Amino acid sequence: MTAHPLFNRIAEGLSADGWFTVPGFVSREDAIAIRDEAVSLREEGEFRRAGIGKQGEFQYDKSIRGDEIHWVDESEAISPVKEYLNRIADLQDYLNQTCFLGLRDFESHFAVYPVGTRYARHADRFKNNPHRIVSSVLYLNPDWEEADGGQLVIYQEDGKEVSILPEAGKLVCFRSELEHEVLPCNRARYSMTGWFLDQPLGLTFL
Ligand SMILES: O=C(O)CCC(=O)C(=O)O
Ligand SMILES: [Fe+2]
Repeated sequence: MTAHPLFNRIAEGLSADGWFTVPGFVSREDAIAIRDEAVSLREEGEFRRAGIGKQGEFQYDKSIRGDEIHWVDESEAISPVKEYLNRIADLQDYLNQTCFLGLRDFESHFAVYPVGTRYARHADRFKNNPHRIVSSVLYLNPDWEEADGGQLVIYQEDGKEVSILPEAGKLVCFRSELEHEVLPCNRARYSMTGWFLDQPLGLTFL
């Protein structure tokens, strides 16, 4: 494994606070290239509205969740996406070695939050989908400022709240059972959201 120089702060953050960020996990240029790819895919009609709830309870409610998504197919991905996924695979090995998380696979989608949309407070790990262990988000927004909104707020178990700006190239990872929300966006907000799973992808229906 080629260790990213910032990997050493990661295990500590995840075990102490339940989350960590790595600013510059991908370069600004690569973040912009990935965003442009997401924009093209959306223009080609490849995005769909994201829903909430699972199976019988599945529904769309823009006041709760307003993003549009496209699941990543690595075999068709542009090279900055492939490089990102390779680096994520290294991170998975590292987390398994340091935190014994038993991570086996990774799934991810592009997301865009159009102006005015948000994702209300929720957790990513469900009773009927317990296989999401660590959530990850790579942000793709150059020159994002506080006034643009769209902060990710994570609610730590000790009651502390942290607010993270979705700036280009920054990676944030958090334990999937932690509650979090995306504040309303005043600018279109692009990201790649993913989950480290404790089962190979094809088995998550079990
Ligand atoms: O984009 C983010 O900051 C978080 C997205 C999120 O919570 C989700 O897709 O489940
Ligand atoms: Fe989430």
